[in-house]
Amino acid sequence: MTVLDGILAGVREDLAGRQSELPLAELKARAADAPPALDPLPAFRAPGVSIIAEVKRKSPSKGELATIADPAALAADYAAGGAAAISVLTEQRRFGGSLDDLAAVRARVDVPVLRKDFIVTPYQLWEARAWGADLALLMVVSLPGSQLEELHGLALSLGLTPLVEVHTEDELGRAVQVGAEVIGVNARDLTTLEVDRAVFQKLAPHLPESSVRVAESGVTGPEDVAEYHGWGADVVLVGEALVRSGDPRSSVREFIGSAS
Ligand SMILES: O=P(O)(O)OC[C@@H](O)[C@@H](O)c1c[nH]c2ccccc12
Repeated sequence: MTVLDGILAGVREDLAGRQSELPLAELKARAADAPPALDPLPAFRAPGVSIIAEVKRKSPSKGELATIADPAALAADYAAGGAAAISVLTEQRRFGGSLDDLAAVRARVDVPVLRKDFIVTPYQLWEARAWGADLALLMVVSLPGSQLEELHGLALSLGLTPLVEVHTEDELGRAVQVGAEVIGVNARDLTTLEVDRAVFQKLAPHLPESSVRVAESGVTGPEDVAEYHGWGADVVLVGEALVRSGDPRSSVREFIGSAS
């Protein structure tokens, strides 16, 4: 069993618990009451490099990263530094996140918010919308067969912008096939947890001109952001380096400035 399989097993178990507490019909009613989703595309397509700043407490590869007592305050700092969007990990067991974190961040910032989780069912997309997300992560590696297309279509119909994540050329082909407009290349191989930023460089020439190109993972400092941008990234998603920074607002600003 790969790391990813283990994570997905836990995600499905937790999901079953939530589903038995909140039936889909009630969840849909809650989603209908949520304020309309914000469109991240104008900021993503703006000149220069955009940053998606992530609220991430821990990870399977690194363990505990930071004690984030107030995720909304962290997100507010990110936004003040100029982040184009905030990513909130909502997976509980391995990343220490929750839907409460998502709601708290949503309530505090005006920039679009991404639900970062292992989304494998329609129910999780309805949850994302009900808790106020504007974007949702869809990982090609965990959505075989028609699932990617189904969830991609549902996300769009709910007003969510899907961030379609790939790690290989095959996965990228599938992302393009479903018409993904925002494509993220994760430099971390989720089966081994190894990070190689050159994976973005390798796949970049195959990313459609019309897509928003997102580089994910492995940023340690401004020079890495600049390198990703030089390879064609419109947007760079950063977690660890920001949650560990003593001054997240200045770090975001520095990352944005590194590519100009
Ligand atoms: O902390 P980093 O190396 O800056 O990485 C952030 C982000 O890319 C990473 O958290 C991530 C990318 N894709 C994911 C899918 C699930 C969970 C987490 C992720």
